[in-house]
Amino acid sequence: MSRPGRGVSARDWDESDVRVRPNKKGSRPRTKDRPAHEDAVQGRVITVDRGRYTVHLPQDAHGPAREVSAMRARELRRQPVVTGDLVGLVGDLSGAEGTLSRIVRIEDRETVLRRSADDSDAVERVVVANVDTLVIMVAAANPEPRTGFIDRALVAAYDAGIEPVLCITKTDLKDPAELLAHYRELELEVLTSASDSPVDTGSPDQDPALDPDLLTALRDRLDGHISALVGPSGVGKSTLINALTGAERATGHVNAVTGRGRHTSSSALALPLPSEDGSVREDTWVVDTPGIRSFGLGLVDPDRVIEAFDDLSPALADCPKGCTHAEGAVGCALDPWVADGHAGPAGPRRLESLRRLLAGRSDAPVTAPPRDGR
Ligand SMILES: Nc1nc2c(ncn2[C@@H]2O[C@H](COP(=O)(O)OP(=O)(O)OP(=O)(O)O)[C@@H](O)[C@H]2O)c(=O)[nH]1
Ligand SMILES: [Zn+2]
Repeated sequence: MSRPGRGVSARDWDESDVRVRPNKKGSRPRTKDRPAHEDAVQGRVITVDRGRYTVHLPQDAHGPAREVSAMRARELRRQPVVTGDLVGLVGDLSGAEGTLSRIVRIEDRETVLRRSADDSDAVERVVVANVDTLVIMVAAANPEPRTGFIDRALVAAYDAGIEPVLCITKTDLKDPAELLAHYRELELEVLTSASDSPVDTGSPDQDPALDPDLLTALRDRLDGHISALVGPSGVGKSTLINALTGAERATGHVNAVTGRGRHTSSSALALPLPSEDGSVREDTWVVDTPGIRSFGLGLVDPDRVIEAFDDLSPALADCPKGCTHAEGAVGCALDPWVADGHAGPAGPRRLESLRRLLAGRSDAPVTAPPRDGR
């Protein structure tokens, strides 16, 4: 009996071969005896759809980089597999139409971006695994940026150990200075994007051309990283992803003929960010997260929430034990910290934002006061 050697392709060998392999030693338990699928080929899960996984395999002896369809091996059926997971595959790895391979291993995750549906929900939903960068997208205008969304995303990134980048789109519509002032005391990396030409409303099926210099700056920042993009509806996420990747993610314009346009899938999708010459780089991916409009923080410890506000968190050392840090909490050191100017001119509003998050209340716009009657 010989183990499949290097010359045998992984697709010729799978779990079922292992089962029928004669066992010379007789009756050792099969589970212990089963090899850990050493010959499994590693790929990256790029999307999930009802128990079927699309896995990207890099170029190898079996062919060029390709996407294969896969399901989980029976022994992994209780282990969730999410977009971004690195998995070991066996079976048919050709990627040919109608073929199905099997995920036999899930590698340890470097990072896990998770969220609860809302602040009172403690059910973990893993959005994506193994991203190192979270691109928090808001528009300078249309829709109005909300600090609540940004702050929630910052907390989620901080909690997950993922580097946040604020990306302000549509700066052709409005100067983002006011929004940026709010975050001046944070060491927050900011990138912008803008439409290069006035959006031609006469051709609703066309994405607006984005400013090439800003696009280059974004591409340079994302180069060599695996980045998840999150943003409220309408900020221009699809437009940007299309411009960066050359993909054709459906954008917000509704097709005049079919009346459809928006894709409705809610699973995250990883897209390779090709280099200038169009070649795919295995180390550079952008992950579209169409289902994520905001982050419920039900899973995040309140103290972790405050730690993400690093313009305010130094004050905590002086809070009384068990301080709720809520508005009016006796002795809360956040109030004098802000009053003394340690958090800069935006301090009072930052503290408001923090307390809103801690109280589990909803987002507020950066500028305009709440509309009357609502
Ligand atoms: N003025 C301006 N408009 C833009 C820009 N980027 C995108 N838009 C427009 O904003 C609208 C929304 O863009 P999308 O790319 O569909 O936004 P999205 O964030 O993907 O929205 P969802 O599909 O709802 O998630 C479209 O009408 C775009 O043409 C920009 O930089 N400037
Ligand atoms: Zn306090």
